[in-house]
Amino acid sequence: MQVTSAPPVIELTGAAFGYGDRTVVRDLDLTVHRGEVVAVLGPNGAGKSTLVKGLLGLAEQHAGSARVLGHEVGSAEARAGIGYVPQRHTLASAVRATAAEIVTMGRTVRTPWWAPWRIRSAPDRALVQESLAVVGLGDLSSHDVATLSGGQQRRVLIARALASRPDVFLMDEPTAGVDRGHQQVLVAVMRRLVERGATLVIVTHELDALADIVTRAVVVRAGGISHDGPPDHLAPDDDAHAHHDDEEDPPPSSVPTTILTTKGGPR
Ligand SMILES: Nc1ncnc2c1ncn2[C@@H]1O[C@H](COP(=O)(O)OP(=O)(O)OP(=O)(O)O)[C@@H](O)[C@H]1O
Repeated sequence: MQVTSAPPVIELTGAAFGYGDRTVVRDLDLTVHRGEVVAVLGPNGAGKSTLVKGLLGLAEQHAGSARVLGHEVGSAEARAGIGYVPQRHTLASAVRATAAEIVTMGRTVRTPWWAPWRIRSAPDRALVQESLAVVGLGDLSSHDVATLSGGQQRRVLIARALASRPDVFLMDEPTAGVDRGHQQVLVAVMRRLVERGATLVIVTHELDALADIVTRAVVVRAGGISHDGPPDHLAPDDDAHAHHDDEEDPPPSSVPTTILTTKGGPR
């Protein structure tokens, strides 16, 4: 009997990603194995989302080798194994659809082109409903997403990723704008996913909210990985609260006091 070991879930060797002729992140060496929960931290503009988009094939690969689940990034095989939660929720203005219809889109990647009716099958509909219930939106499945709050829309996108039952979740700030109670629900959901063999890569500025499940912290700074290790070994500068890339997007050194005055002033 031939024994084959599964390839790493993510394998980057000297990889670089960017847009057009601009390389945003470079020299990326990163191997992630099944069951890991990787927090991707770092200041605004450092390239965290670009790293994730590179894994999806949405940012261009400028150098090196990049594989997901043993397949070239951007290939149909790699894409089919990924559940993606994008950073910005543009559901309200761009799409007229119910929450259930958005989550149903998560099933399309799992549906063969020759069997489109399966998306409407009873098991698939049940899975969509279950995914919404898991994130606390079971009662809102028939609501127009445009009428949902920002945090609820974020959870619709998480439900969409859940419905595709992927091997690896790439989540770009999944807890942003989500209230503390529902953050705890999401963390419990993530823990169950990992117990079932999923791998999570989570871009976040809120490591505290995810501290119970994160096993590894990767810090992206100034276009490269500056730290990769256990989350409790982070240098003070590398923690989730270092919000600004010092080189590209420095924080203001002072805020005019007129803005901080709450009463009076011109209207
Ligand atoms: N589609 C795009 N085309 C060109 N440049 C882009 C594009 N998306 C992002 N960038 C640039 O890439 C750089 C890194 O952006 P990215 O969104 O990856 O940072 P980030 O670390 O995720 O930041 P944040 O914490 O603010 O979400 C920024 O300078 C940004 O302007």
